[in-house]
Amino acid sequence: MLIAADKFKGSLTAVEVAERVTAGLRRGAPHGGEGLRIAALPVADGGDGTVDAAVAAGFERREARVTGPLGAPVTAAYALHGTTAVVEMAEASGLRHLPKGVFAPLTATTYGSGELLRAALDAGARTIVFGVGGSATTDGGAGMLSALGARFLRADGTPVAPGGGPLRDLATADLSGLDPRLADTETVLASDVDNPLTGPKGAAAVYGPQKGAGEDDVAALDAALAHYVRVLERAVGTSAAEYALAPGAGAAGGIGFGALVGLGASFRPGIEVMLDVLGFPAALEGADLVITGEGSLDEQTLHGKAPAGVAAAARARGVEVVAVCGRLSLPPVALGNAGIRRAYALTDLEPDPTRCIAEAGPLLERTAERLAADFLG
Ligand SMILES: O=C(O)[C@H](O)CO
Repeated sequence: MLIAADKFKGSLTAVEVAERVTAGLRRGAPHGGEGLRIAALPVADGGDGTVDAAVAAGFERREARVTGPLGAPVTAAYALHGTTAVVEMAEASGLRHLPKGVFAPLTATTYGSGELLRAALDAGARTIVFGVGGSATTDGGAGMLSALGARFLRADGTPVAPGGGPLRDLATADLSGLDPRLADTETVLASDVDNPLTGPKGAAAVYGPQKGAGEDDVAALDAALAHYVRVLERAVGTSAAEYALAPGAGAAGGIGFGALVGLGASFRPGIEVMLDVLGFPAALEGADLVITGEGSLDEQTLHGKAPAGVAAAARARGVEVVAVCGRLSLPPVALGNAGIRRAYALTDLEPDPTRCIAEAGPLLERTAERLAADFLG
């Protein structure tokens, strides 16, 4: 049996989910789970928790002091194994670095993500899995590229201020000073979403509001990002406009676009990349059941989130999949189409959402006991 679940956002990390499920399965299995072989492979889709999942799979955890989204320094981790690094942009530029209730939709910067990438290059990384999502920023990756040597100037020759809003003042872009090691580095953009950079499905319109952007901010950011693309077109050619439309360009406030244009990154859905990096195919060998899950199993899950990716990969190898979650809002037919035979929700045991979050650990153990009774009894 293999537990390959993502975190329950706001209550349990993916490692904790695996621990709780293991404990519950052992309690619920016949003979106290004696002889039961349970393996755990905590998973992530490129967003929050991606470095932790890599570390749980055997990567070394490294840390760097970098510029946070508001400009103050933060400590950010990346994961290294040989010459492969897993760099999670949210470690440097994520919403998690904003004080509660404080947002900076127009000025938050990805500069620290560029510094974190540079730290991985300094450590010898030549393949970088760049996990993006959960960002506080909408700067199109301009901050990240600046930290790696690009120059973004206003008409008077001074650098544009940090953030997506000030990109409206951009007059010239110069990528010629980008760290030359990037040219010899394979960078994979592991994205939690496949949105384009601008427009109604773009970074500002879809994800700006969760970063505190009001209607006017969204319009200003979208216009500034479109202007940024036009200026970059003059610097690197029409490919900039093509990249702006590419899947994943709008991920993490447009850092996807910055990675495609400036880092020569190739886009892959985050969970697919991470399953390869974490060694999912090897972990699956010999497993007769996979338990996946995340905090909320809903419509979004079906669009490339971790449980859908795990289920697709396991089903492709003929292994049955069940899921655990905090909250379930998918009908059985949608679960079935995603390759998930059955889902167990914590809210079945505790309908009150606040208590459900506060007691997620013990509730998950009891949920796993029920699962054991159904599948191992
Ligand atoms: O960071 C964000 O904007 C969202 O997670 C989508 O990538």
